[in-house]
Amino acid sequence: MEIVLDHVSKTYPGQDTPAVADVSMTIPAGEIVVFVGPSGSGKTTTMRMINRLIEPTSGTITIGGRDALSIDANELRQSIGYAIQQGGLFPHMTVSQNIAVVPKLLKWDKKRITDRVNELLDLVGLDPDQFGQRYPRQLSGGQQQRVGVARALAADPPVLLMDEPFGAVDPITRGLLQDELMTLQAELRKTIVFVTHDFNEAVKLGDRIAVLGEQSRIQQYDTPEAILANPANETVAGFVGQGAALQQLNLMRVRDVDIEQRPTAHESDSVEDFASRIQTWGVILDSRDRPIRWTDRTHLRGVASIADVGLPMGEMVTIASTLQDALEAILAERNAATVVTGPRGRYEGVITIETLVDTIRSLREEHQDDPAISDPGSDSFPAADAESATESPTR
Ligand SMILES: Nc1ncnc2c1ncn2[C@@H]1O[C@H](COP(=O)(O)OP(=O)(O)OP(=O)(O)O)[C@@H](O)[C@H]1O
Repeated sequence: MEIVLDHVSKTYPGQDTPAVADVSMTIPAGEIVVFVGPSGSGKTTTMRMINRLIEPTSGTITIGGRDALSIDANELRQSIGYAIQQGGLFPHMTVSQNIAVVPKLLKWDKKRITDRVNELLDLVGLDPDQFGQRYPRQLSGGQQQRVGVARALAADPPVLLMDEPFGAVDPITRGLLQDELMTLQAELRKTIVFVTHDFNEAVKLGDRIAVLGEQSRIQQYDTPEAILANPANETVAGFVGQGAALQQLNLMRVRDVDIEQRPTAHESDSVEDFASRIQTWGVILDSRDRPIRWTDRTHLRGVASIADVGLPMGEMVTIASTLQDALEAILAERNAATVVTGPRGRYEGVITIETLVDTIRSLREEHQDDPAISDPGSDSFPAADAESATESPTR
């Protein structure tokens, strides 16, 4: 279900200035759109207008083509899952009762509710027998968040609103919960609006990111790749922070870039022939073409067999590794390159530091002319000041 905000504003009673001013954007069906922005920028207000926990002062919101303001507010909220920080669980209800809230409102029969609760606990990685009868205070922060997500999913709503759902847990648990959400989403394909302060979280989870400024003004609305490569203005650049070039490397995989070749040989091959093919260094493979050692020409001088030479391989990557992994492996090696393996650990080639630098450069050029800010009719319109915000790949 696509969500469209069209010139939506909110002025709270007694306030002179709007908390949200004239926001227009389209949230595509089946995608995760992340709102990031500073505290007080109106992220929560914008999100809550979608399920009408807050009524807009002006503008329209359509959900799956229906005008949200024309739908009964209770009906609307039951069809939109809502997860908040610390799970937002009712303390006097058990885990199972918490998850069952919306199905009960929808008057599902008992058996259906029990089955659904158990299914959801399973889905979010909690054993129903162990956790179902506990109260929220008997759970860790991460477990509470999981229950919060399960509750939001209870009636299988097509739309999910998540307001800093992982804000209150430690970084490791947060990473796990993010991974779980991505796995869930790969299966469920909900339309998800996700609010966070954390740009890294936005990059990890978002199909698109909306960077919001004061009064929810959209600074840039685009894919993480495009925002990292080409922040639309200083505000976005500030949010993206110093690590943009490196973060881009997290979004791409070794298989997406050119893999170079180096000479290879098996231990039983001719030393002279191998030496003559090597310019800088070469790779020694086992009988199943898996890299075992590397060598340069000087190592090969005066030895009788390739079996007698070479240094251990060190860190390698696979074609599915991220370019960030590749960079880390390269930095740990002395050849400014790392060996890439494919299926069954077989040698595929090498990836070099030059390839990584070139990749960042071309990503940036590719996105240089990207339009950056969204309006409801099209995906975007031109960004100001894009040039000044890009950063050096060689930092
Ligand atoms: N009920 C309210 N009455 C009056 N003003 C409000 C109300 N709720 C929020 N505001 C104001 O509206 C603005 C936007 O708040 P909102 O909570 O939407 O921002 P946010 O970006 O989600 O912030 P945070 O990241 O800190 O949660 C803030 O200036 C806030 O003080």
